[in-house]
Amino acid sequence: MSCYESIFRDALFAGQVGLVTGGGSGIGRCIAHEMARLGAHVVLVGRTVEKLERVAAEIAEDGGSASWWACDIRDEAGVKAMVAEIVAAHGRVDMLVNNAGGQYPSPLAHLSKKGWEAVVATNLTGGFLMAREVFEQSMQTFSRREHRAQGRPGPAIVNIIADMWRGMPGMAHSGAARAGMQNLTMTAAVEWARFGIRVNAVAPGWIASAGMETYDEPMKTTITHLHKSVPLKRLGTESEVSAAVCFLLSPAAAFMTGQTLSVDGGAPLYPNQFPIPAHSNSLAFNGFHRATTPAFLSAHLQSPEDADQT
Ligand SMILES: CCCCCCCCC/C=C/C(=O)SCCNC(=O)CCNC(=O)[C@H](O)C(C)(C)COP(=O)(O)OP(=O)(O)OC[C@H]1O[C@@H](n2cnc3c(N)ncnc32)[C@H](O)[C@@H]1OP(=O)(O)O
Ligand SMILES: NC(=O)C1=CN([C@@H]2O[C@H](COP(=O)(O)OP(=O)(O)OC[C@H]3O[C@@H](n4cnc5c(N)ncnc54)[C@H](OP(=O)(O)O)[C@@H]3O)[C@@H](O)[C@H]2O)C=CC1
Repeated sequence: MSCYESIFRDALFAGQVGLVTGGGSGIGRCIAHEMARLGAHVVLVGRTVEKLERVAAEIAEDGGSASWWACDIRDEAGVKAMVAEIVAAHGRVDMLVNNAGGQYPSPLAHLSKKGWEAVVATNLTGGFLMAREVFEQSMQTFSRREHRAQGRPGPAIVNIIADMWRGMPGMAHSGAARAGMQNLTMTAAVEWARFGIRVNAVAPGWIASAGMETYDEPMKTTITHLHKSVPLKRLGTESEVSAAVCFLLSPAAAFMTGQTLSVDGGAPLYPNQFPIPAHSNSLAFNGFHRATTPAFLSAHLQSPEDADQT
C-alpha cells in the first residue's frame, strides 16, 4: 500500500461534507483519503460494511473525519433514506463523488439481460439516483440565496466513468452505461447550474487499482499487457484519479461544469501498436494514384466470413 502527498493546500475542503460511493476500496478509498486529508468530513458509501469500517478507521487513524453508510446505490428507497439521514446529521452535502461501479468481461453476444441490467443499474441508474437525491435534498435544506449568503456554492458533483470513447469491446454493458453517465453529466450541469451546482466527470483509463484484483486470472494476464497500448507506457494510479477529482471539486474548477477529464495516459488517442517513425517519408504526388496490395497482406483484406470459407 502506498501513501501519496496531496498537491492541494491543507484545509481546502475544511468544514465541507463529501459523499464518496464505492469509498470502501480502490479509487474511491483513495479519493476519500485525499478529501479527508484536505479537511472534509467524508461519508463512505458501499455495500460491504467491513470495507467501509476499515477505511473509516484508516481515515480516523490519519487524523481525518469519516463515517459510513451501507447502501446499494441501485436501491431508490435506500438512497433516499441515506441522503436524508446524512443531511439530517451534517446539515448538508457539499460534494458527491459517484465512484461506485464495476462490470465483468463478456462478449456482447453472450450478455444476459440480467447481467446487462445489473451493470447498467450499477454504473448509470445508481449514479443518477445519488445525484438526484443530493440535488433534491440539498435544495430542500438550503435555498440558493442561503447558499450565497454563506458564500458557498451548491454541491459539486463528480461522476467517475471510463475510457469508452471508442466503444468498450468486451464490456459493452459498462461502455453503454458510462456513455450514458457522460451525457447525464452534461444535462445535469446545465439544469442545475442556476443553483450553483457543478457537475463534471472523470474518465479513468487503465488504473492499477484494488478493483483490478476482482478479476479472474485470464483477465489479470490481459491487464498486465495493457500498458503497451498506453502512450505513457504504464497504467495510472488511484492517486492520479483522485487528484483530478479533487481539482474538479475545488474552487480551482469553479467555472467548469459539464466536462469530462480523462486520466488515461493518452490511451484512446493512440490505441495501435505500430511504431511512430522518427522521420516522415515525403510522398511524391504527380496526379496519378496507384494501388497495390503487398502479397503478405492479401489475406487481411478479406472479411472474416470470406476468410472462414477459404
Ligand atoms: C475485455 C478486456 C478489457 C481489458 C480492460 C480491463 C480494464 C477495464 C477498466 C475497468 C476496470 C474496473 O472497473 S476495475 C473495478 C472492477 N470492480 C468491479 O467490477 C467490482 C464491482 N462489480 C460488481 O459488483 C459486479 O461485477 C456487477 C455485475 C457490476 C454487480 O453485481 P451484482 O452484485 O449486482 O450482481 P451479481 O449477483 O453479482 O450478478 C448479477 C448478474 O450479472 C451477471 N454477472 C455478474 N458477474 C458475472 C460474471 N463474472 N460473468 C458472467 N456474468 C456475470 C449474471 O447474469 C448475474 O446473475 P446470476 O447469473 O443470476 O448470478
Ligand atoms: N480501475 C480501473 O482501471 C478503472 C475503474 N473505473 C471505475 O472506477 C470506479 C472505481 O473502481 P475501482 O476502485 O477500480 O474498483 P473497486 O471494485 O475497488 O471499486 C468499486 C466500489 O464500488 C462499490 N460498489 C459496487 N457496486 C455498488 C453498488 N451497487 N452500490 C454501492 N457500492 C457499490 C464496491 O463496494 P461493494 O462491493 O462493497 O459495494 C467498491 O468499493 C468504478 O466505477 C470502476 O468501474 C473506470 C475505469 C477504469
